[in-house]
Amino acid sequence: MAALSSSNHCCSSSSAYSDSSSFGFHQNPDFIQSLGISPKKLGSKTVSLRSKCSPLSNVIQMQDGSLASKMAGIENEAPSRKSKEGSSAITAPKEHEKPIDSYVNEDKSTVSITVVGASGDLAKKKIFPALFALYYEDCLPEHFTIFGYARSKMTDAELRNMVSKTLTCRIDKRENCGEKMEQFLGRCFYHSGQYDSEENFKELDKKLKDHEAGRISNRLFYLSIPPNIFVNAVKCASLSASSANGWTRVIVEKPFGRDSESSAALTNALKQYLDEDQIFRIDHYLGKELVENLSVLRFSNLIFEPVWSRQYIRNVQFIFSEDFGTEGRGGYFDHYGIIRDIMQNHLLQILALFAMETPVSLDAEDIRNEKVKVLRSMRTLNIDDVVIGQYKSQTIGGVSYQGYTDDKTVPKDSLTPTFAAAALFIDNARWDGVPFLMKAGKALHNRRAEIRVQFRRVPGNLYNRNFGTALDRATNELVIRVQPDEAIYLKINNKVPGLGMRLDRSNLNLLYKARYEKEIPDAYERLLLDAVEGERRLFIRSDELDAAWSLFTPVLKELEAKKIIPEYYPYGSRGPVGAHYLAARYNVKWGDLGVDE
Ligand SMILES: NC(=O)C1=CN([C@@H]2O[C@H](COP(=O)(O)OP(=O)(O)OC[C@H]3O[C@@H](n4cnc5c(N)ncnc54)[C@H](OP(=O)(O)O)[C@@H]3O)[C@@H](O)[C@H]2O)C=CC1
Ligand SMILES: O=C1O[C@H](COP(=O)(O)O)[C@@H](O)[C@H](O)[C@H]1O
Repeated sequence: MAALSSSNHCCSSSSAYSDSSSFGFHQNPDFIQSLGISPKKLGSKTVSLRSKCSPLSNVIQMQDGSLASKMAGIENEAPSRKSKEGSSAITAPKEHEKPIDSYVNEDKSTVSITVVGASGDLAKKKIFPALFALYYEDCLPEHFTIFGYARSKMTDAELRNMVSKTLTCRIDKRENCGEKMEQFLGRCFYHSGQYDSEENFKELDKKLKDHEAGRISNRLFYLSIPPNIFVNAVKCASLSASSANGWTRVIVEKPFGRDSESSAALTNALKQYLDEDQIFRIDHYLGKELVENLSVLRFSNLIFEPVWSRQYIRNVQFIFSEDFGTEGRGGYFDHYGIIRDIMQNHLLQILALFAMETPVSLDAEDIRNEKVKVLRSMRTLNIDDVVIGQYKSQTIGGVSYQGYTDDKTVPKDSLTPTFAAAALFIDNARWDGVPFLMKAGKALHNRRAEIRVQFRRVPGNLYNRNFGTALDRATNELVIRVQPDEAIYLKINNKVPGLGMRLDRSNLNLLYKARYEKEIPDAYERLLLDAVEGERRLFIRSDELDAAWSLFTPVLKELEAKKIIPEYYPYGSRGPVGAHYLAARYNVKWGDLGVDE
């Protein structure tokens, strides 16, 4: 099998950034040295692992060569990092206690990634394809091994066969695709075991050691299993298969509990075996390109930040819709519902990034500190500010679509919401009185995730008569479409060309597929790479999680205690009308209703 040299691919990055439409991450040692950073640190840390693939190289440079941002991440990664919370059962040195070179020297170290729950849906659909994409882009370290771990009996060849069915190559460069797939699959192995068996994890440890071949071992475990077995798996991985001389990190999939208490209990249980800085709580929406771009949009364009407040913004909307139901995941979903599945995590995380104050730096802790602050400034959600719905069966064009409770894994009398709309408020100086509306639903008329920023009207607008009373038509709206067809567009008023004075609303439109040729990476690619590199910026810290649950827990409990009946909406519709009444109460219209949407 041809060994990859990440130093060849990742680090000689100048040609990789020849595309004039993209930003580059400056990795020229002379340039870096001129900033007073030790080249040794960069030689081992930045250049080896913080590769061209990494979103936050230590120095971010604009295409024109100017320094666009201050240093990010070096202090955070240095051995002298602050001590971490909690105790650890892991006997290996803690990450922050080890010399930096010990785990970043490409020749001497290796990364083993174990996908726990490898036989499952997420592993097949997202994790293995993302790992392959990273390999395909030469973003994984030179020495790496991937292990699948689950109870199902499988040979290495059977795992490879299963995985191979979901691998795809980048649309924009398909060269050597088959060859690369073969090489990648050759690095994938399987071990069958129970999630609560230290013995089975010891066997895994032995196999990992064989592959590590005496190199410094860095180990990443991805818990792609149902949440009720998270703690058992962490315990066994930690006690029997953690690295003896490198780092050990664990990616934990959502759900992180179902309310404040269960979330705190999960965190406490995990912290018996892991330090907080070993826990990478994943929210894959944070890995989406346009969510990642939110901070760039806000903080590196003069025109946005000055209007980013109650003075100019009337309301902000976070909209998530899917045009399919809970197909196949009804059992999981019924225990959680849409508020926990989408709002409390994905939409709230986006909201936090949208509304936070400017962080001190791009360091993970600085960003997460600001997110926690804004989350803690939010008002606990009130039941009067929530509308819930559930989809029912519908026949469209002769095809009949099952209602939520027609799913065999869902109780017939389930009141679990598959749709919710909510109005949230941030009680701080910047956002006082601005409604932050959220809407999330399954089995709706389209699949979309977007942020809509509706601006106030122009005071004393000279052209009011051209709009009549349709004030909504006259105000600006900034739309950040996270998916599909990623785009950022600003609705402006414009004179229709001609001798008369007719105005219309047009879009200043940055449609990604028209502007950028490169295929947009899947969110899991970015997050997996960050976890390998120890970049925590896009992962949820425990205090963020606590703050997020505090906002939603009371209302979730009240909805369940009072057995509030959801408003039923037909599969494929736009959802319950209650959502419109909720918005209207705050003098808001959902932005996704217009004909041009
Ligand atoms: N699928 C998705 O789209 C998403 C999933 N997630 C989260 O990711 C994690 C994995 O999801 P997904 O792959 O869908 O999960 P699965 O239900 O497919 O479970 C993954 C694997 O875990 C094992 N498993 C399943 N149920 C049990 C059980 N009751 N006891 C012990 N082992 C069990 C099975 O492997 P075996 O029997 O071989 O041991 C299964 O293949 C979950 O936490 C989920 O909430 C998050 C976002 C999206
Ligand atoms: O976390 C989840 O996300 C998916 C939607 O993710 P997307 O990246 O495809 O938009 C959702 O279907 C699922 O219910 C939820 O658990």
